[in-house]
Amino acid sequence: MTISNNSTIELRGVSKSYQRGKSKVPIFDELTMTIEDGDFVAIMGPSGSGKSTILNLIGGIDTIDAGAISVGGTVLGNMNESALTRWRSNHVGFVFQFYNLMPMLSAAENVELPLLLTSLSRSERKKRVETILEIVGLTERARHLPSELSGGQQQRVGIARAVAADPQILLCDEPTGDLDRKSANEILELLQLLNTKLNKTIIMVTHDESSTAYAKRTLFLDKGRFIQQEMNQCA
Ligand SMILES: Nc1ncnc2c1ncn2[C@@H]1O[C@H](COP(=O)(O)OP(=O)(O)OP(=O)(O)O)[C@@H](O)[C@H]1O
Repeated sequence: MTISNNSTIELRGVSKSYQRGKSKVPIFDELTMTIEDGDFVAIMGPSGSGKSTILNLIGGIDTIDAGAISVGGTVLGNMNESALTRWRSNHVGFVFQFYNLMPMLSAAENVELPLLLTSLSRSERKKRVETILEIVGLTERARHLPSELSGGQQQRVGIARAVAADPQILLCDEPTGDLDRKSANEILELLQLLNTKLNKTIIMVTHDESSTAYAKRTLFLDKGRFIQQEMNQCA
């Protein structure tokens, strides 16, 4: 494993296919790309083009058939399952379309969850949760259950949970896909804030073209390749 201070994401000649019945369905064939620290990349493409798969590969929850993926020089394929789990909890936060919050836990308890895997003491965890809930504007809702929050508020909890352990990389799969325009824009502004103020690297899959204005660049994926790239004027 190479020790490195940055978290540049590199895909080199990545191939991936899934078995469907007796046939192999190729998703990516020798895909190569680099995402630097502090980038905010939107990924668009038709349904089934592999957008979620890219996030899963970079987050180390799915494996490649050929090539290599490295983050800050660490080659994901060289780690065993437990090393990968540890690496993931330190380096990557996931944000989901339907929030994936624990329904029986309060907003604060949901945000604290990933911190239980760290060496932080109970009081350090409490402090961290308070700070992050303040950043996402939910201090007043800390004790509320997800069912007592709006969709936009639930997604704020999801984002707070994703950044709780201070990972460099945020992988967001349709983070505004279940929200109305106003709530969606507020969530996109929050992601932009995390990118510009805290320098988080953000990779966001979206079907919504107007969301891409918040990213620094947009990659269009089709038939296993990035067919186009646009540099965005940030919103
Ligand atoms: N675990 C799996 N086993 C078999 N096939 C899979 C698996 N995961 C994804 N696929 C297939 O791989 C292709 C890419 O899936 P992926 O979810 O990455 O697409 P997507 O671009 O995110 O689609 P959508 O926009 O509909 O969410 C699809 O054809 C999908 O059916």
